[in-house]
Amino acid sequence: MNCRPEDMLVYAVTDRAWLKGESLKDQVEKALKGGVTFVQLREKNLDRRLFLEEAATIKELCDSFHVPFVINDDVEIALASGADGVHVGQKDMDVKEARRRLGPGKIIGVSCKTVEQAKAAEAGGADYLGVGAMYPTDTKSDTSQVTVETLKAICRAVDIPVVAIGGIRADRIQPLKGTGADGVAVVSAIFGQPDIEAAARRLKETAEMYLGRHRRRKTVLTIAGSDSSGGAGIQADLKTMLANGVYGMSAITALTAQNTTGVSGIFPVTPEFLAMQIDSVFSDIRPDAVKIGMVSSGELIRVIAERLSYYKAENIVVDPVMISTSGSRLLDEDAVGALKELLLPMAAVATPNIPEAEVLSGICIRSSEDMVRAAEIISREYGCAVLCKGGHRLNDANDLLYRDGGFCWFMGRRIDNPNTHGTGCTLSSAIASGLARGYSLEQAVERAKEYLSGALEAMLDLGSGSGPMDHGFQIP
Ligand SMILES: Cc1ncc(COP(=O)(O)OP(=O)(O)O)c(N)n1
Ligand SMILES: Cc1nc(C(=O)O)sc1CCOP(=O)(O)O
Ligand SMILES: [Mg+2]
Repeated sequence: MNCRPEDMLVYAVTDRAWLKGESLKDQVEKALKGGVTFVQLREKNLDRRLFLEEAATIKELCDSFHVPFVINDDVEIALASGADGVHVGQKDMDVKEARRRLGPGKIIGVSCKTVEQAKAAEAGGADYLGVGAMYPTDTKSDTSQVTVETLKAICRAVDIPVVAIGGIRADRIQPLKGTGADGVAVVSAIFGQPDIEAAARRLKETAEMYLGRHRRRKTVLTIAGSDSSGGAGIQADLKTMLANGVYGMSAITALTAQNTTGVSGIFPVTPEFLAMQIDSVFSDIRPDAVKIGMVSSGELIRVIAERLSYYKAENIVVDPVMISTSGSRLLDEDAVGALKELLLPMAAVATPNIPEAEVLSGICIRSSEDMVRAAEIISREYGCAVLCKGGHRLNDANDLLYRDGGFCWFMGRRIDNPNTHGTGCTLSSAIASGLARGYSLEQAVERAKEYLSGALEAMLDLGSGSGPMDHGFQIP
């Protein structure tokens, strides 16, 4: 087999009918930026010289995104352009003949409408199947619809990946759940859209949610303290992760007895037991990202740093919880030293609030310019990106991201909600979720801030003190 089931997730099929003055290369690039996992160049009437030129151009582009690229119908163009393979229909070329001409290393996709066709294609050497049309489509007139039951029967009958095609849109993916289809192939719901990149991204998010024979959500580990009232710490982290589309796991650094009015007790775990939890997670379900929250001692911080470095953990978000909401320091000198020396250098991003940024940078923050200066100092000193959170002392909801010597502001909505317990935990967990899902740091921060705003705007009102936000605000 020359392609993987995950390559099928969002399969873009080009169509110059939608160019509207743009180049095909530019359109395909937008689709690739939106995350499409496979590209087919489908040209029905193009001059062969231009077809070959176009194929070579798109092949180079797809290579730069590490995305497989095939040619519709034409084995000769596939060979001459260096494409990764072809897609052939039942009336185009027998799969065995295509395999003979292309050799064993190229991808061959075959269109099928029945179990018999599917089995024959697999036996003849096909690498994947395109099954459709699943819904009515204006893009291809010479096709007929197949049922969801037929798609399911085909997926059961073969071991090669299957992609569903024909009239697919984001809102038509859920009905394909449980069929076994590995992805969706799409023309107009990508190339016919005003924002190709956003359309591709939405299709991918939806396909990730519903398709795949071996569905794998991205995974995130939180290493933090438990909050018995559920608004912050591990409990907030896990709720945030679920709401942000990832599978959350936890290693608890301490139990706390607390509610919306305050903390009445802290019971830290032993370093050995913390290491045991981290080992249990990494040795079985490797996290795609790690969020680190409250860790109360230097000893525990050293265990975390040692274990994460042993497992070469990626996408580490450090929320340097050092100062309580009431302004008192939660970490002793030893712990702050270990945090600076061991955790920050491992972080993809650290998310201090202003008092924490002051401790980490050693400067007093009174203005936006001071925030930039403090973030620059922390970033330079410890080699991580820094998201300095505006918070109540300065400009409320505007946060500063400093990375690689440059910075940008993320403007937040001002939401008049006194219930802000757990906002830091929630933001850092949402960022870790975004990074796990493959978003850039900037995109992950943007999405995380949007999620936090939604959770605050829901105006949940629980407890008699500063209550929690509504992490499940999207759930009716
Ligand atoms: C992924 C995928 N599936 C099916 C088709 C249709 O192929 P075919 O039946 O050969 O029709 P044309 O695309 O050639 O009109 C496809 N192209 N891609
Ligand atoms: C290329 C193709 N093949 C089909 C089949 O039924 O095999 S339907 C189709 C067109 C898919 O375009 P859209 O996503 O715009 O509906
Ligand atoms: Mg064809």
